[in-house]
Amino acid sequence: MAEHPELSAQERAGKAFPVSWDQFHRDCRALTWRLNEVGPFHAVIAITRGGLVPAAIVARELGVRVIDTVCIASYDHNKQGDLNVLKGVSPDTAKLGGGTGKGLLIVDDLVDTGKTGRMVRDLLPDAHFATVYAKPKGRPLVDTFITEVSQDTWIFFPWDTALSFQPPIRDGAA
Ligand SMILES: O=P(O)(O)OC[C@H]1O[C@H](OP(=O)(O)OP(=O)(O)O)[C@H](O)[C@@H]1O
Ligand code: HPA
Ligand SMILES: [Mg+2]
Repeated sequence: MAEHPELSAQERAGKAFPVSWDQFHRDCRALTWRLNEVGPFHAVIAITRGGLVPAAIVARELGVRVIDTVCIASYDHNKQGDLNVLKGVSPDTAKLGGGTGKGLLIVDDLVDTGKTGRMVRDLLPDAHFATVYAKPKGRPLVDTFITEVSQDTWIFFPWDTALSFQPPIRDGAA
C-alpha cells in the first residue's frame, strides 16, 4: 500500500480474476472428482486460512471427517512477507500419516509463488497436495489442481470481496 498509494488493489495486482461462491463451490467439486481417483485419504489438512473453505467442501465430498490445519501466514493483502508457521499438524494427524504425510490430503485455495506449497511439502513430503487454482511458479509443487491462471493475475476470493457498484465500461471501467 505504501509503495503505490495512488493505485487500486486491482491495478497493483495486474489482471483480476474474481471468483463467486457458486464458481468456487463448482471448482471444489471438480477438484474432488479428481481427488476421488487418488485417495482414499486418512485426513484432510487445510492450510489456513484460505484452505479452510475448499477443505470443508472436499472433505464433505470425500466423506473424510478427520480435518486438521497447518496455520501459515505470509501475505499482507497482496504483498508476501516471510512465511510464519503458527501451528503445525497435530500429533494424531502426524501419526495417521506415518510421520511423512502418506495418505494425507493437504488442501489450499491456490499456489502462487509456491513458497507456502514448498513449506508444506517440506513438513509432509509424502502427502498429496491439492489446490483449486494454480499460477505457473507454484504449479510444479501441486499434485492436483483445477484451474491455472497467469502469474500476473490476482484471484479475488468470495470471502475477501463484496458486491459493489461498477461504472459502465464505456466510462472507463476495467
Ligand atoms: O504460493 P504462495 O506465493 O506462497 O501463495 C499462496 C498462499 O498465499 C495465500 O495465503 P496467505 O498467506 O495470504 O494467508 P491466508 O490464507 O490466511 O489468506 C493463499 O491462501 C496461499 O496459502
Ligand atoms: N489471490 C488471493 N490471495 C493470494 C493470491 C491471489 O492471487 N496469491 C497469493 N495469495
Ligand atoms: Mg493461505
